[in-house]
Amino acid sequence: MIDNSEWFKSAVFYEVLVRSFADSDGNGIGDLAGLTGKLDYLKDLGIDCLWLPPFFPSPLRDGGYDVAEYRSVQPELGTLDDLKRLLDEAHARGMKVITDFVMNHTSDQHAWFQASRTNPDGPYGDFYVWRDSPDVYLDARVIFYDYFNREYPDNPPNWSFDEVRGQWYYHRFYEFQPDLNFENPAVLDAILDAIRFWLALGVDGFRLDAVPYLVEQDGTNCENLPGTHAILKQVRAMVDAEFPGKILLCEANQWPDDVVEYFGDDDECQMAFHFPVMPRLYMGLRQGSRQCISQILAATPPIPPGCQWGTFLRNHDELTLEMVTPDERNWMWSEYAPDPRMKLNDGIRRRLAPLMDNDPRRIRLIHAMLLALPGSPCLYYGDEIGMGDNIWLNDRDGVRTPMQWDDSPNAGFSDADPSTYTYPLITDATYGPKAINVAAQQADPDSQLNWLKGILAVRAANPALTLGTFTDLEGADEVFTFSRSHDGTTVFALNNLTEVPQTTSIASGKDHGGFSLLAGAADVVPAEAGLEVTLEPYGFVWLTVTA
Ligand SMILES: OC[C@H]1O[C@H](O[C@H]2O[C@H](CO)[C@@H](O)[C@H](O)[C@H]2O)[C@H](O)[C@@H](O)[C@@H]1O
Ligand SMILES: [Ca+2]
Repeated sequence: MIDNSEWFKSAVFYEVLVRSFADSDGNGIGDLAGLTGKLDYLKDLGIDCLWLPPFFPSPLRDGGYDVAEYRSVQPELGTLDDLKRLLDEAHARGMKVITDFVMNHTSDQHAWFQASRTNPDGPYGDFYVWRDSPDVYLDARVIFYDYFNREYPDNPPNWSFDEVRGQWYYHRFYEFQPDLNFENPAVLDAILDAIRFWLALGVDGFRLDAVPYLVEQDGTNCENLPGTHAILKQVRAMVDAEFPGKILLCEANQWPDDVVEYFGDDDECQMAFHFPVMPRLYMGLRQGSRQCISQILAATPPIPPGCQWGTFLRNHDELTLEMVTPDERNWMWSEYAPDPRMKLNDGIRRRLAPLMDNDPRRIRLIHAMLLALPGSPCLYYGDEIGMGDNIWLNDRDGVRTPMQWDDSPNAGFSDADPSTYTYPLITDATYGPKAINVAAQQADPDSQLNWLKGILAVRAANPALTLGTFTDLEGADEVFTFSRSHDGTTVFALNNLTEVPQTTSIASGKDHGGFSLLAGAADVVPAEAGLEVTLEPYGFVWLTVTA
């Protein structure tokens, strides 16, 4: 029986952009009340926890990750009371809600930065990383390099000059996102107070944005530094002391050995996204070989017992290829980004269904792997119905378009004229609301939505798939076969990564009395000391073997 304080270990997360999900008041902008009105849909799907990207006041030059005020809500998304209502309604349904917290940087419009640039000797003068000369931290890579190469080809990496203060300031992301100076203890105090504010309101935890970059040190790449871990330990200590049970989910786009450091001894974050496994699910599927997936899982160290991985297929950013080798990155681009507009920095700005060529077999197979592997999966809004993308929009906007609820001209997203929406509706014949929408899929027992709902229910009913130990059975390259075991029950997951049928056997033991087929398309027959399984092209199956 899972301890309730460890709910996150078996939860299904769902990332939902408030602005793009459901508009309750007809102004063309999705809002908190609109999201509240869709909680029953999410509960019915099998979602346990919502993750809300930043909804704080912001100039919105980076989708809200440029926070201008830490303690309120963008007025067009609602009020603090609307947020409280969302939390109450979610909690009443047994669901949790975590929000993003951006602690590496603020917007340049934040009052702290404005005070810092105008009053260097004032209380905020040392809140940011100011220098007379931009000649330190030069080994820190530029993350948004497409933008900087285009806009500021002559600037030193990650530095911009502020005319008002007459000094340079450091920024790991856009130049309008100055990095906070965690060498100044007052900065952490201010951040802790902002964190307290949301936890006291009832938020269940945070996805901590871009944490590898909190602290800088000259002569290093300024990632994963001891000072950064020391800051996170102080955040966790405060949360445990004042708000026990609330969770921290770390966004550290790093290699496994570096990410596990963010769990600490279960004294930093309880969860961390597993970035390296994500692109390898796409890679293995395209290569028809499990090798790259098996290798990264074998290279993933164990994590503390109180912790859990977060896994995902897509999110609001580009499909990041930072955690693959340069050769693998080029190969992924050649396979999955045939149009140069699909590339962005070290990634691919496309949604899941188009990446799978809208092939239901592959869409289901990659989900089946995600849902059976260790970790709590995080789904991205719209992927449950196979929404498309728009590569003609700027930056990552093309994967942030309005949710498609029905086949009406406004997709059921809003009563406002679609030309007023922040991001335009998808309109093409394959992925537009006429072809892809919630209402039609709810009515179709074979739809992607109903399939996903079914497999999520199977996963939830089988603790081996959420809490179980993981064993890679290292069979044929073409079939990724692994088992999960918990409390005397073993579930075998077999995944055919190829477009031809595959027959494989699993040594499930001689004396089993039977098996139950949990999901998928396969023929299963008893064989010597085990089972022989024939999988259809891109077929998969979950089997429990009973003695
Ligand atoms: O707040 C700045 C950015 O922080 C997150 O970025 C992460 O995504 C980047 C790709 O877009 C990735 O390269 C980087 O390693 C991550 O920290 C956030 O998810 C972004 O939306 C945001 O722009
Ligand atoms: Ca609205």
